Amino acid sequence: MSDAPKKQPTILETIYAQRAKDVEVAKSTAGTTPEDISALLAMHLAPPLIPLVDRLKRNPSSNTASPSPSLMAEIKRASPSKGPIAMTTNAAAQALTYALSGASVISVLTEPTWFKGSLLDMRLARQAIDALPDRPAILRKEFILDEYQIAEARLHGADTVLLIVAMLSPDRLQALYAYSLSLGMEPLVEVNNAREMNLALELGAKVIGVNNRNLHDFQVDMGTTSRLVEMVRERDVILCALSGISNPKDVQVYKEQGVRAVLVGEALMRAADTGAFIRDLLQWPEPEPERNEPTWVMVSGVKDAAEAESLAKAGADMIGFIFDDTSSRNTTPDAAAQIVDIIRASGLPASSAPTPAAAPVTPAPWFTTQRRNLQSTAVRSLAVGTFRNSTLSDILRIVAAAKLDLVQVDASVPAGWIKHIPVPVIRRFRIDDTADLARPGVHSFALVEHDTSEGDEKNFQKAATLVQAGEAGKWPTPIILSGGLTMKNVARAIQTVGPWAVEISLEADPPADNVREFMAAVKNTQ
Ligand SMILES: O=P(O)(O)OC[C@@H](O)[C@@H](O)c1c[nH]c2ccccc12
Repeated sequence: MSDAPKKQPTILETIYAQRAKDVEVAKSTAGTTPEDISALLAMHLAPPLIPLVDRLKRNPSSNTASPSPSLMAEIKRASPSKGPIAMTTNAAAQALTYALSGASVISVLTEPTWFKGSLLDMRLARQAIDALPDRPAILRKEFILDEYQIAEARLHGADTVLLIVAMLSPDRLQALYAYSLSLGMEPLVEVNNAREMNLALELGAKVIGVNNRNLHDFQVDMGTTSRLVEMVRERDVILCALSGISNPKDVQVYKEQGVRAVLVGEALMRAADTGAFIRDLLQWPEPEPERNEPTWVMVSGVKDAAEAESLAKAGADMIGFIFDDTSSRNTTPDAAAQIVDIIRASGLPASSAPTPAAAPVTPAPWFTTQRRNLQSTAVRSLAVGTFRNSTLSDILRIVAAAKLDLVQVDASVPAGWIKHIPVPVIRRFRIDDTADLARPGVHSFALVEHDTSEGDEKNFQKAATLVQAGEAGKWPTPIILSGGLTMKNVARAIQTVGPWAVEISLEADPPADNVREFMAAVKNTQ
């Protein structure tokens, strides 16, 4: 009598069994029960979503004649088939790198045992990219078998989740798909063969990924995706190729077959220069070199129409009104409104204003994008309202009444106010108190105010350090330099600090020198 040989579980079955246990533990832990997660979602503690399908349709080559696939870039420290891949990777830093390299989706492995990932990784990845102007979607890459994991994903900042057809009964697949949609998340449905593809199509999945790696035996066959392409032709489905993608040829083949996105993990985790690797892999265009914009001049403390008109004609980029009744240059909303009409009419004619740059194809971090956007507007002069000791409702009223383009407030103004102000906000920092100067997503611009008693050189060096600290390591931090600038020192200031704009105030005591000469000195420095 011989026993039938006991079948060894496949790796997928092993992981499933472990994950089922892990979920039970989490569900029965006080504070993270299903009731807790539901309550947290009902309190709107999950951050806002972006739609996966839309985001997958945009990538740095979308505007070109022959768009390449979009990228789902994966954070994967280790895997059961490869063991450790990049154990020291910091999920937040890696997410930001992927985002700034043009990824449409950031896939974060949250499985701890074999992939060395966590929900915290996913949450941090989301936080790191949250203030980017067109952030990628966050994918929870997980062995999802329970609604609980989908609710958890949503709570911790995912925009989409993975559903693996090979791992779920048709009923469970259907239920999990519907649950994810009910939370606003279109899932990525993963298939490995024609039978699974049929199930995904019956489900109505809009985003289907073909895994070239068989999760039962780890065999990678790059033809897996290609063989299933015909099944989705003419359908409203974004087809994605997953696994084993490491060189431009792999992507080129898929592109020709109509594959719209590729998911890449290991090759990106091992790349020395992630951005360059991604551009080469996807054959995306080189980022446009940063245009060398002339340094802008803001003249603050204007209160007289004739003065404003002559400054606008002389090419002042921003004209500032002071709303502060303790200032010698205080103005009223009505007076400002009249002057704004005049400077609009006498500013640069549209034809001589710089042509707005086309929407940048390669994403830049927050402050750099704000600066680019402002510098590409054709309107001159822009009207800035400087507020000191005003309430939020005063600011809102005056922005509307005076038709201001920008608002300048002190750094101490609550961050919560700023999101209610309907125009870009310049936050004014003293040079020795610049905490939060470079925090993305709150203010649009940082103005750094000199301490004039300290002497120029010391101030310029401090300001230069702030600029050089940079955004995301690569972009100089855009600042507006202010305080104690004159026609004599402004050239030196620009050369040492590299601000994108300088402010001269008519409030200064002793009065600042001739503003036109100041503007000429700035122009001559370019
Ligand atoms: O590292 P690669 O070969 O680029 O593969 C990434 C991705 O496809 C893979 O991580 C993956 C695809 N489906 C999964 C399901 C669970 C865990 C992981 C995966």
